[in-house]
Amino acid sequence: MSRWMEMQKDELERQYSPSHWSQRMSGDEVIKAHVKALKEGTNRAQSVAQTLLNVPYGEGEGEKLDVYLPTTTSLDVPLVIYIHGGYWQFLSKEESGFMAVPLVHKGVVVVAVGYDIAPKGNMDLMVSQVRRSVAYVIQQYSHISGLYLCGHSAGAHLAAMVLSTDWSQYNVTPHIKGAFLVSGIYDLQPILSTYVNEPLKMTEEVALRNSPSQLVQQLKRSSSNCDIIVAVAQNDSPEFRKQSEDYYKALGSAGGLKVTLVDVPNTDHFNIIEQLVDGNYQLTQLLLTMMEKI
Ligand SMILES: N[C@@H](CC(=O)c1ccccc1NC=O)C(=O)O
Repeated sequence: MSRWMEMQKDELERQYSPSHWSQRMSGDEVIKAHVKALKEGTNRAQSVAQTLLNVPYGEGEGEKLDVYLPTTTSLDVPLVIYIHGGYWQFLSKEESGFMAVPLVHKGVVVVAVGYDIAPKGNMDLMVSQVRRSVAYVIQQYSHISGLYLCGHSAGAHLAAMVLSTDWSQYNVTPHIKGAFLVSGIYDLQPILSTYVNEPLKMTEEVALRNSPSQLVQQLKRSSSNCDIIVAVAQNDSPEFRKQSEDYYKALGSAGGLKVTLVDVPNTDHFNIIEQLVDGNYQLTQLLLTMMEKI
């Protein structure tokens, strides 16, 4: 039996409170600093890069994305779609362009996707929205040299769900070259009985059909040539670290997939992604290497 099943509710909630585990600041402070860092980074990216803001990818009010264009011209233009985190109930694309600066300078297009967080959106809708956003991007930007995904926390979950899509229901079959899954949750069952599920209101059935850990065979069919990096923070909680380790192992056991587990030293759940504003940060370098831009 996995550890979460044996945990009392308060321990489970502690494990699934990322801010509790930061060694830099108190819980409240680390979240405040996180939102501030993401917002300032996004403002900076919008002043540096040419942008296309609020591009609709669907009919819904929340179905919009922001595009950050390269500052250099080259023939080889990869595109990375960033899916923000925030436990499917916080944050938005308005603070999700922060990673664009070092990438647009290297000739990469960055797309920050918006989706309807809870309580407006539910899990099925959010998964459908990010899938449709990827289908839209590949139709609009058919000339790019490669499509990559990056997601943080709940956004890593959504990115893993995109990799696990049966594209036969869509007009296109995107070939995602690489995915960067940062401090994600891949099995939704443990959060069902926690505060995280209060606005989400997932039933067990909803949690199971939206758990990437249950969809590894589908991922193998849909994303067989995708280079997958599962990154986790040294100071993520033991349960968060286990989520990444277990998903990494499940993908590895499926065979035929290129998967790497990266344990990022001296980081917590929040600065593991905030530091993507820095071109010299380990994960920025890994992302650029994946896109063959180093
Ligand atoms: N209750 C959660 C809150 C949280 O995860 C969060 C809150 C605001 C913005 C982002 C968050 N998480 C991850 O991106 C925590 O304890 O960290």
